[in-house]
Amino acid sequence: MVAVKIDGKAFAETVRGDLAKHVEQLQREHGITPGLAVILVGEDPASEVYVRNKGKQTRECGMASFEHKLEATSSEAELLDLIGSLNADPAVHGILVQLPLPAHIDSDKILNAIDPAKDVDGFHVSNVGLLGTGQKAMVPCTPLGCLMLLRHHHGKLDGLNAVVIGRSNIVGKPMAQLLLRDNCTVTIAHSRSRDLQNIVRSADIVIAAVGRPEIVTGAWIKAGATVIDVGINRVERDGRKKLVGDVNFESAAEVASAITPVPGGVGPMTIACLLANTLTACCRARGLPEPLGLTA
Ligand SMILES: NC(=O)C1=CN([C@@H]2O[C@H](COP(=O)(O)OP(=O)(O)OC[C@H]3O[C@@H](n4cnc5c(N)ncnc54)[C@H](OP(=O)(O)O)[C@@H]3O)[C@@H](O)[C@H]2O)C=CC1
Ligand SMILES: Nc1nc(=O)c2c([nH]1)NC[C@@H]1CN(c3ccc(C(=O)N[C@@H](CCC(=O)O)C(=O)O)cc3)C=[N+]21
Ligand SMILES: [Mg+2]
Repeated sequence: MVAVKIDGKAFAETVRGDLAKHVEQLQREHGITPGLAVILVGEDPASEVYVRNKGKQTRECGMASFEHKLEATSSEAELLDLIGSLNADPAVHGILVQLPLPAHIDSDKILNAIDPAKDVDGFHVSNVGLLGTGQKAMVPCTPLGCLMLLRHHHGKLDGLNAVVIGRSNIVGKPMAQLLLRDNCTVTIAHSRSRDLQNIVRSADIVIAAVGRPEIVTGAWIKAGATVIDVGINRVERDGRKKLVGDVNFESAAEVASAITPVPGGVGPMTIACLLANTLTACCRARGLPEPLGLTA
C-alpha cells in the first residue's frame, strides 16, 4: 500500500471535541442548549443503529437529542403534523427525517415541510437552491464531511479534476456543488455514463457514492489521486457479515496517494457535520455569531 489512509474517525472526534467546547460556551454565556430532533419511520435495523449513534454523539457534545419513532404504516399527514410541531418548538434547532421513507410517503413533500432554518440535512429545496447559487445555506452533511476531509488532507483544490460517481440529491449532486465552489473541474458520472473507468482515470479526486460494493478498483485510479469512498455496503465475506465501501480498498490503495477506509472514513464525518449544522442552526436562530471553521 502506498496511499495514506485518511482517518475520518479521528478527524470526526476532533470536530466533535471542538463542537462540545462551543456548546458548553453557549450554555454558560447564554443558557442555550442546541437541540436535534431525529424522525425514524418504520423499523429498518440499519437506520435504528444510525439513529442510536446519532443520539449518543449528540448528547456527548452537550446537545439535546429528541428521537421520534413512527410506525411504518404512519400516514403522510401524521408525519407532517409532527414536523409542524417540531418547526414550532423553540428547543429544536435541527430536524432530520431519516431516509428512505416508506414508499407510500412522498419524501419531497416531507423534506420541504421542514423549516429551512432547521433543515440540518440541507435537503429542503430552499437550501438546495441557496447552495447552487452560492448563497448561505445548510449544507448536506455527507458532502460537507467529504469536503472537510479533502481540504484537510489535500489543501487547496483549485483546478483539480474531480469525478463524482453518483448523482443522488443527498450525496452526488451537493458534492459536485461543493467541489465546484472550491474551483475543481467537476464531472458527475452515473449508471448511464459511458466508459466510466476512463472518466474515473482522469480524476485527481474521486468521490464514489454509488452503493455498489467495491465497484471501483485500483485499475480505475490515476496514480497519486485522492479517493473518498462514501459507500456503505453490507456484504457477506467468508461467511461473515462485513461493511465495505464502493471502492476496493486494497487495490486502490496501491495507486492512490490518499484514501478513506470504510468503516472509519466518511461515515463518522457525516454525523460530526450533522452536529455542526445543528450548532450553526442554533446560533443563526438566536442571532449569535457562528463558530468559524466547523462548517463550510
Ligand atoms: N457514509 C455516509 O455518511 C453515507 C453513505 N451513503 C452510502 O453512499 C452510497 C450512495 O448513496 P446514495 O447517493 O444515497 O445512493 P443512490 O442509490 O440514491 O444513488 C446512487 C447513484 O449511483 C449511480 N450508480 C448506480 N450504479 C452505478 C454503476 N454501476 N455505475 C455508475 N453509477 C452507478 C446511480 O445512477 P442513476 O442516477 O443513473 O441511477 C445513482 O446516481 C450508498 O452506499 C449509501 O449507503 C449514503 C449517505 C451517507
Ligand atoms: N436524512 C438522512 N440523512 C442522512 O445523512 C442519511 C440518511 N437520511 N439515511 C441513511 C444515510 C446513511 N448515513 C450514514 C451516516 C453515518 C454512517 C456511519 O457513521 N458510519 C460509520 C459506522 C458504520 C457501522 O459500523 O455501522 C463508519 O462508516 O465508520 C453511515 C451512514 C446517513 N444517511
Ligand atoms: Mg437515495
